[in-house]
Amino acid sequence: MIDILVKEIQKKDNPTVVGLDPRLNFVPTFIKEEAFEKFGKTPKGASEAFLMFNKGIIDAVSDLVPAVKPQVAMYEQYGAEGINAYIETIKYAKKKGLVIIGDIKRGDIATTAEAYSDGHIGKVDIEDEQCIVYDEDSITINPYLGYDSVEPYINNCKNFNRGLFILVKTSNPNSGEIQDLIVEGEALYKRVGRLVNKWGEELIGNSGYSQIGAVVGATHSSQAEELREIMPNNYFLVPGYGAQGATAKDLKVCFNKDGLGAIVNSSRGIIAAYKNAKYTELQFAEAAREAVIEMQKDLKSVL
Ligand SMILES: O=c1ccn([C@@H]2O[C@H](COP(=O)(O)O)[C@@H](O)[C@H]2O)c(=O)[nH]1
Repeated sequence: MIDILVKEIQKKDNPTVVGLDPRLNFVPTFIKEEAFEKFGKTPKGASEAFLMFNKGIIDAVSDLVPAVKPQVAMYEQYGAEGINAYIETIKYAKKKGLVIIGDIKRGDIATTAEAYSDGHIGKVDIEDEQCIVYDEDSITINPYLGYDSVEPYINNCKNFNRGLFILVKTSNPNSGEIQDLIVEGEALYKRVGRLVNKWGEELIGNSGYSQIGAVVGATHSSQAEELREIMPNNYFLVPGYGAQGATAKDLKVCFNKDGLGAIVNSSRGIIAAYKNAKYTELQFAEAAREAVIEMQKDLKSVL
């Protein structure tokens, strides 16, 4: 997975990942009307609207970006219909050649982790048959339960060429309450960063990067800089650009000297770009494309 991601980043000369975090208030009225006409104002109607919206965004950006990051919570809230829209979004984006980072942030004891892992990045057993269900190329997970809870995901990364982005230093304002605590003389996020680096050692690809990456928020620049030192061969998934206030200058430290090592997410800043007064709702996809081009220029200006 990581070698494919690096190749796509280089081919498109763009370390941007588009976050597919649809909400009904981001979906243009003409799309909602069509979906609600067919299925009513129901979870199925909302999910249909998300899928139509996502397809429009994907069509507009797939030649520009290497990857998309659907956020499962936005879909999951609508139950089975929402999950179906999540799966259909993944299928559609894959057909368009995009790498999928499923933002699912799972974390549980090993037996349960195995079920999450098989469902999302492996295969599930149905008696003597095996079946691929969600089919993300990589997912986000929470390491808080320790290595035995992470191992089932690492096994599937090895067996099925998939990847992980493990939460190390998150972008939210209160992340320091826990992640910055000093443990045996060192901040917890650094300790976790060292562990993630160790876990990823046996999965380093031809690109020199590991299948096991880290989530490192753009909003905490000095911590990100320390993590870059500790974790030279782990790819960073960097949220916090745009809507959360971080700039390209803030996140420059997430990249290695080779100009690689980080992929930067923007969700609202791209998919809701049409809310800017210069666009109409009918231009939602065009606005997303222009936002990606702007972001690419901005990121390249610091690399
Ligand atoms: O530390 C983290 C980890 C994950 N996220 C997720 O990224 C996107 C950010 O959306 P924006 O609209 O660009 O703010 C969202 O899916 C979060 O759940 C994060 O923000 N920070």
